Parts: sequence; structure tokens; C-alpha cells
Amino acid sequence: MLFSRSTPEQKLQSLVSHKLAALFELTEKQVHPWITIANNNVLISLPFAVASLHEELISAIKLAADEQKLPVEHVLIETNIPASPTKVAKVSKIKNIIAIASGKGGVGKSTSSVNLAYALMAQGAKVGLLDADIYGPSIPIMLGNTDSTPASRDDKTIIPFSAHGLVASSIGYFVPAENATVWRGPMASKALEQLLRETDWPELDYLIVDMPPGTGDIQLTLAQQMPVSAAVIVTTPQDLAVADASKGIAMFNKVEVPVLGLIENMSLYICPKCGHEEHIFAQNGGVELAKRNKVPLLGQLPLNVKIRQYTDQGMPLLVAEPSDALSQTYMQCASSISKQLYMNGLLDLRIQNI
Ligand SMILES: Nc1ncnc2c1ncn2[C@@H]1O[C@H](COP(=O)(O)OP(=O)(O)OP(=O)(O)O)[C@@H](O)[C@H]1O
Repeated sequence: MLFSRSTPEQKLQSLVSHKLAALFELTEKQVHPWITIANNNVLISLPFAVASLHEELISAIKLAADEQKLPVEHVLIETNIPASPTKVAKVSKIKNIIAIASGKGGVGKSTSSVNLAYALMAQGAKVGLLDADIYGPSIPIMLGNTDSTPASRDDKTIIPFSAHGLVASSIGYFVPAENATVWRGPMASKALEQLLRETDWPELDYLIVDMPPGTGDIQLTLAQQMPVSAAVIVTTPQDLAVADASKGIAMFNKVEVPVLGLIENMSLYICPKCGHEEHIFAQNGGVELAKRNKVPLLGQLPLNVKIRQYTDQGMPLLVAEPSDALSQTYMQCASSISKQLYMNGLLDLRIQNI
């Protein structure tokens, strides 16, 4: 009865809340603040980057409103990502820093960092990339910027380089590769701190940080001293990699940085000629690790020549072939990361309110 007395605007609000809550598995109360309705127009301000879902959502809202004979002119969706709290002071203009880490080297951490950065951009977020891998800063190569050197307008801040619309900077500017092996945590973190805080970043929703592989003194110091909002762990399914990834999760737990989930890279190889599937690095190692640690499995990427070729050419897959099925997998991982970070924030609020 109460519903029948609602104004068309209230009915529309309730319809949109219902759709959003169902799509994102939240309560209507939680999604209510995202919605503004005025003059038969609906504006939705989403706190995570899911641009690939916008069109579907707009159509579903228009269709449902039509069915209920509720007038709707336009449905607009914008992405408005909040900053999540960190223990360490935030870097100006950067809302969230997400560390991409792996225990073992060579599992595809940098490749994942690069493709996820572009995928988050494609999902509607403002993104930067910081190469913190002192042992092998490979981001400039993967972005086709091998000749870039740090430049400054004012001798105080470094101008990040831009590659296919993404802003990036690399620790490789400060750490000659031949010296990296003797660097200790405090030295690495000092250089990174300088690079992080003295780069002239534009306004960013996410700064993706490609961490050095391993779980030792350097990685621990970096995780503690950077204002990291959350971490994502990359592993192959192989036992050796999984054991090290597990140490990575433990390390982030120790410094109370939430782990948003796992990416299982090189999950399997599918022969392009006959379609035969080969589990070169064993099967489901990442899936099992995610279950054991109760963290989401954000996605599984196969061992695929395109992923390697494009990064070698300095033209990541997401840029070269955005509609490719592999790009779509990265897009799904990216939206899960963005959504998961927001959900973590809700959980924190709930804990604070207990
Ligand atoms: N899914 C994939 N399919 C095919 N090749 C891949 C895939 N992921 C990564 N590679 C390739 O594997 C190699 C190692 O990847 P990458 O440099 O990203 O690993 P890493 O974990 O960052 O290594 P490091 O320990 O040096 O930091 C690269 O040659 C990369 O192109």
C-alpha cells in the first residue's frame, strides 16, 4: 500500500536500487547513495570501475522502467572511485595504491601489472603504473618506452612518461640493475619513496605498483612504507610458485595490507592448431591456494603467445586487441579488483561500527 502511494520518482529510485543491488550483490540501502534522480533523468555514480557493464545496466533500467510505465529520459553512469584508508600518509592525487606481487620470479607479475593497468583504464578508472621491481625493471620495455629518462619541469618533481594513455614511472631510473642485488630494504624503499612522492602524477584512482619478486626484507619494507591500499598476488599453478605466493599472502597479512585476490597466470596452454589443453605448470595450484587462504581467485590467464609477443613489442594486448578474449579476461580481473577494494572498505566500516 505504501508503495502505491510513492511518487514516480520514488518508484524509479526503488527500481534502480533493486537493479544495482541485484547486479552487485549488495543491499538496496548500500547502493541508495549512488543514485540521483531529477527531471526523469537517472544519474548513477559507481564507486568501482565496471564500464563494460554500463550499457547492459542502462538497458536493463530503461526496460524495467518502461514495463512499469515510469518516465525516464536519460540514464547516465559515472565512475567515482573513493580513496581507501592507509596506515601510511597518502601520496597527493593518488586515491589508491595497489601492489601487484608474487613470491616467485618470472610468473608474469609485470605482464599482469601492465595489462591490468590498461584494463582498469578501459573499465573507466584513472590509472598510473609504477615499476618498483628493482631486480628487473621491465615496465619501460613492456610499454615501448625504453629510451625514456626521468625529466623534470622544476628540478623537484619527475614527469611520468605516458604510454598509450597510461602514465608510468620506473625505479630503473634510480637503480642500476647491476647494483640491485646488493640493495637492502631501506635503500630500495628510500629510492621508491622518492620516486613515488616526487613524481608529478595526475589525479589517479589507482596506482598499480609492480613489486619486486620475493617476500624478503625489501618487499616487506616496501609493503610497510608505501601507502598501499591492497595487494594482488600473481602465481602460476606450479607448486614452487604457489608455495612462494603463499608466503606473499602471509607477508601482506603481517603488515595488514588486504589481499584482494589471486591471479593464476599460465594456467594452461591451448594448442592453437588442435585445441589440445596442456597443463604445463600443473593444474589448479592458484585455485587451491585461493581457497586455502579464503581470498578470491580474480582470474586465470592461459600461457598464450599473444600475451608475450605484445608485451615484448611494447604494445600490451589490451591496447593492441582490446576485444580479444584474453583482453576480456583481464577486464574481468580489473573490475573484480576494483569492486573487491570497494567491498573491503565496506567491511572496514562495518568492523569500525561494531
Ligand atoms: N600468460 C602468459 N602467456 C605467455 N607469456 C607470458 C604470460 N605471462 C607472462 N609471460 C611471459 O613470461 C615472461 C615473464 O613474465 P614477467 O616479466 O611478467 O614476469 P615477472 O613475474 O614480472 O618476472 P620478474 O620476476 O622478472 O619480475 C615474459 O617473457 C612474459 O612475456
